[in-house]
Amino acid sequence: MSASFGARLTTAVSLRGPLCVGVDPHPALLDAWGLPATAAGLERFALTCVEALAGEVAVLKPQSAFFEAYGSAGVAVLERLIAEARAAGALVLLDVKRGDIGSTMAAYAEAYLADGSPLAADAVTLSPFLGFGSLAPAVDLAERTGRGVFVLALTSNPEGAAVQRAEAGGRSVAQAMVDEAAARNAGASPLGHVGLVVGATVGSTDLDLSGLHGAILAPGFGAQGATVADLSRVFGPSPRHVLPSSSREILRHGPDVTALRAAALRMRDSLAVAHLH
Ligand SMILES: O=C(O)c1cc(=O)[nH]c(=O)n1[C@@H]1O[C@H](COP(=O)(O)O)[C@@H](O)[C@H]1O
Repeated sequence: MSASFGARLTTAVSLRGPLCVGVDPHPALLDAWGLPATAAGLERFALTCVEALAGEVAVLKPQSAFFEAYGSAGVAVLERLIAEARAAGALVLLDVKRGDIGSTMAAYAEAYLADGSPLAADAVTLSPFLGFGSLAPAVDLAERTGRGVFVLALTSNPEGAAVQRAEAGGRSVAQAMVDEAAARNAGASPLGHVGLVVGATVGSTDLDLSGLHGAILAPGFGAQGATVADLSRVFGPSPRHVLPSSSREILRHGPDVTALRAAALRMRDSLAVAHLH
């Protein structure tokens, strides 16, 4: 890939609007869609999501665990989902929340971010609990291959705050992640390849995001209770480079392709009042 992830994301959002739809095939959703909890049911679910959404929304975010639960057959479905969603024009953010050290982190990076890997996506989620620097193999490889990473900073779950808002060296752990990401993005145009995850449910972030120069994935819309109004509460009146993400709130409108697509487009349109840019 020749263009950087920052450039590709900026283009996708300007053409398709700021929305990421999570593809989370919960067993309960498969059941609600009249599908069996098997690899065949998973495949139908995934391909329905591609048909309904991949030609419309900027980013699709499959959650790897729901595919891994079916073993190698489930991982094969994930590979197909990634390929077909990308072919339909969506960027694919693979939600794996990986974080490890040294050569092991390098192996994860190869799996998700190397050209030619069967599971290579446009970006992945990473967990920095072993230290932001331990993520370097993925951050470096993503930069070389025109891909991106989204590093957890302030997550949408209530348990996150105790660790992420803790102070270390005069700033919160989350602010340290922001600062590390900002350093990696310095000088990139139009946007660096290191994004962050800040949940739309977190209330006041107490973060200085002004120097980040990267995208912010904001999960928590819908099923976890965040609303469009929360965007300005969390990110200020005119949030920059924020990509709201929602899974169950949209997926519950399937399996009808038209209804599923319409739900995503409604959410995308409702986000217009948040003045994302
Ligand atoms: O990295 C993520 O995607 C993520 C980070 C976070 O802070 N909170 C969070 O909910 N997520 C993911 O976003 C999705 C949320 O799904 P819904 O609650 O159904 O919209 C799940 O796949 C979560 O794993």
